Amino acid sequence: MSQSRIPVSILTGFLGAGKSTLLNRLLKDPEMKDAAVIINEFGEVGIDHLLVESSNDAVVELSDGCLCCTVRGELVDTLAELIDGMQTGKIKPLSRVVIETTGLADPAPVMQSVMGHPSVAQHFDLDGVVTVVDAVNGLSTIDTYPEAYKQVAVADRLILTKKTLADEATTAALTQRLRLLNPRAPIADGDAQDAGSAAMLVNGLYDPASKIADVDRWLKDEMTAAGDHHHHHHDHHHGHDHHHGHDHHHAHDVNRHGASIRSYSILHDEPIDPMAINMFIDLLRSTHGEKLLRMKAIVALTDRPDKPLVLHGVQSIFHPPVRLPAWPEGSDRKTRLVLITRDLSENYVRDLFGAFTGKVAIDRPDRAAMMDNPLSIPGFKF
Ligand SMILES: Nc1nc2c(ncn2[C@@H]2O[C@H](COP(=O)(O)OP(=O)(O)OP(=O)(O)O)[C@@H](O)[C@H]2O)c(=O)[nH]1
Repeated sequence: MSQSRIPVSILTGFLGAGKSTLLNRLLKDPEMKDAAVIINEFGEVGIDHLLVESSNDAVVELSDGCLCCTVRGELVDTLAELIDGMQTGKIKPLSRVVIETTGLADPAPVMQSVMGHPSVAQHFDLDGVVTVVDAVNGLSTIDTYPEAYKQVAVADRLILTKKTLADEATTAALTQRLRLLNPRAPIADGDAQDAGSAAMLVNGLYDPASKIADVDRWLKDEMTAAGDHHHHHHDHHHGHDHHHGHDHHHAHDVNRHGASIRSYSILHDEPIDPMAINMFIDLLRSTHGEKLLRMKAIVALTDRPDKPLVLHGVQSIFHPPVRLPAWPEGSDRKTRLVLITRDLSENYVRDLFGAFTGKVAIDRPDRAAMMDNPLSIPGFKF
């Protein structure tokens, strides 16, 4: 029976650590041609699905919720649909399922959905958790965000990304911390050729006993929680506080992601002057870099609106922008920015964006005024 169960891999890692980048590499491995991918992102306007380059039809996007809480039922339903699809011949037999969690996901409930849900466990085996850790931000992130700590502790394999951007001492300190949190998981260098191969996903049946003692407890807590699930109140809004205020199994931990973490998006119809977007990003990063947990954007620029620009911000790092040769299929060709910020007012960010992109509001300086006098920018104080 267990022979016929489909292995499931969970790909996790904090915001911007490099999960989608790794997934794109994995999907190029011919071994992955019969794999299904379930991507979860939160924010009302998804971008990830536009950026996953896949020749694979079986990419399912679970959006508008964080996999670790509201979307859990949806994950179980999706897995059930895959089985149904295979049984009725609508989809080809799957060799593997990869679940990419959001960067803020607590991995334990996701793992528990695969291992602990009776009808899921009948068809799927959890074959490992792969956690991507960003060498630049990793150490401070693990110390600040309990989700990041858990993601590392539960891993069967750790993949260290962005080593070329970090100095040696930072990488060494991070590696030491990873070893303490997870003594057994191999640490792979994300730049290595084989870090992006399907072999990375083969880890054997998940064994909590090989982890620090907390892991077993987290999983057991989730099992109890899953049993209580019908009592839960979910209070999870997008464009509002991402505070996980549901009073269910984490009564001791109501603000699972912290009351101050918010996710929202900004949409813009008209192509944007490259200078304006540059200045907006520069200002946001220089004044509030550490509060900018994540920014992903796809931008139509005035010079070539048919070749959108993709921007990735991860805390204070802004990765080199990438110009796409064309808009991804299925997109509406409009500029969209998805932001996850901490202790930073959504209105402030919207106003700043509006000021640079020309939507004038009575109570906001316009772009010309700001270029003359940056001190006039709302909230910009020395
Ligand atoms: N230099 C360098 N950049 C990387 C590496 N891995 C990822 N990046 C960059 O980091 C940015 C974020 O990468 P993603 O793969 O989107 O990160 P993610 O973990 O999927 O992000 P979320 O889904 O928001 O949590 C992108 O600009 C990538 O190009 C790496 O190993 N080295």
